[in-house]
Amino acid sequence: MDDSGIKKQNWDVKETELFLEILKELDMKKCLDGRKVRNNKLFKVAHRRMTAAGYHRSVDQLKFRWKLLKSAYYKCKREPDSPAPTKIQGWWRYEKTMVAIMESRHPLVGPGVNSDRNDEVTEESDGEASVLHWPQPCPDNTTQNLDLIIKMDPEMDSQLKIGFIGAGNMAFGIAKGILSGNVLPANVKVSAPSSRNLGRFQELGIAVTHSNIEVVCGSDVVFVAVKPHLVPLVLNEIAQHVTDRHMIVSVAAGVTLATLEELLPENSVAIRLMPNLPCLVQEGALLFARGSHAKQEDGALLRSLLHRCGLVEEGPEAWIDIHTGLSGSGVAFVYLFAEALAEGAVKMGMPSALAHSIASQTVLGAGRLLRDSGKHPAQLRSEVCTPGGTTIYGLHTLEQGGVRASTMSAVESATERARELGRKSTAGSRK
Ligand SMILES: NC(=O)C1=CN([C@@H]2O[C@H](COP(=O)(O)OP(=O)(O)OC[C@H]3O[C@@H](n4cnc5c(N)ncnc54)[C@H](OP(=O)(O)O)[C@@H]3O)[C@@H](O)[C@H]2O)C=CC1
Ligand SMILES: O=C(O)[C@@H]1CCC=N1
Repeated sequence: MDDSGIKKQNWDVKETELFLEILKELDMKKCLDGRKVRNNKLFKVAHRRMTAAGYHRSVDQLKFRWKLLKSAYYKCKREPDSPAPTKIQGWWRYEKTMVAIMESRHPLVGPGVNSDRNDEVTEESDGEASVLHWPQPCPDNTTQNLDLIIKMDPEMDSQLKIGFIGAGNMAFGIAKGILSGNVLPANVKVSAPSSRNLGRFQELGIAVTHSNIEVVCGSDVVFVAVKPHLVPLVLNEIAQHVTDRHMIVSVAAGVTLATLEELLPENSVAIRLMPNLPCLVQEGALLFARGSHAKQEDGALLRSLLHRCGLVEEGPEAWIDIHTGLSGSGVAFVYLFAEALAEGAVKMGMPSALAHSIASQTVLGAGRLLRDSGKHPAQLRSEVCTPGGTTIYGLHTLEQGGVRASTMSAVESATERARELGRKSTAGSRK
């Protein structure tokens, strides 16, 4: 790799001090443990914070600066009486902070391991500064490992600034899920044209505004949560404020990654996410697909942010419309069924409130058992049916009404509608 651009950097004192302060705040000591994805994530967050402060350094430039700072630190440690290292001008200004960062670290290294030596990089070495060689390396390409990363450095998310454009039900559901993780309300901002939906966000301690641009300028991750037909309008409005600091996550049904990328500046990190309303109670089912400039670590960051919203999966974009029918809309199909169950009981003479309460508990219990047992629904259904008993009579009636075929058709229609919305949004963005 030609890294001459990375090496020729002129850092001023303020910039270096800010960089070190950010690393200290991000608790570098807990993060630099040889896990490449996690280290990349840390530098990416630092990059976003530096950009926000007006210092435009790439992630690679930050890594290289860190490498030089570490070399200076080790040089001083090895030869305390020698003159200050020359590669970091004014090293004496940073020495105290570097010592604070370096000497409070290594909590994951086992006894007997000389972690300082394993970590040491010299100015001559061309190894990647952030990839250290400590025990238990963690390859970065499996869901399991990403989950591990999320579990092991949850405090990372608390440093991120999160924005929502649109203050409707879906934004509120995701915001609630995110806040039940590690994100602080003070780091979240939401915008909408009117105030009617903003009060509930304020109750959570979230800042509100009527300016979408204010949200973008103050955030690292921006959720676009407006109705699909408004996405082009909103992206046109914010595009000139979107930088490489940002990750733009659209939850709009149907709106494709191609449309998002066409409306955003070149190389923008865009992600298409399809959540569902139970994010409100941290029981959502969410599927996302990464755009062409969104890296694996961006996906890991999003997973980490959303992990309290419910089940979070990544898949190819073609599955997003299907997931919209299955789950985004699917919850409404389940509500319809719950409502019909209750109405059946009311018809047979049960008071309505009790019937609805029992119907909701029935859906909840059936869902939990289905998820937690890992059994196929047909297996559980057969476990409920006594031969010649009540259930099989009821199921026969449902089959006569075509419940299975109409449920499959409902998922199909909702998927097709999402695809249609996608075609419309593509055509709209080209106008
Ligand atoms: N509801 C659901 O279950 C799911 C929804 N989605 C997707 O989420 C998105 C949002 O849906 P939902 O939350 O239900 O919609 P809502 O109608 O509840 O909310 C839409 C929000 O967008 C705001 N808004 C309108 N115009 C603008 C604008 N120009 N700039 C900023 N904000 C604007 C509205 O403002 P105001 O408050 O002033 O009216 C409102 O707060 C949709 O694209 C939908 O496809 C995805 C999965 C599930
Ligand atoms: O009905 C809709 O279009 C949105 C998307 C999935 C759920 N609600």
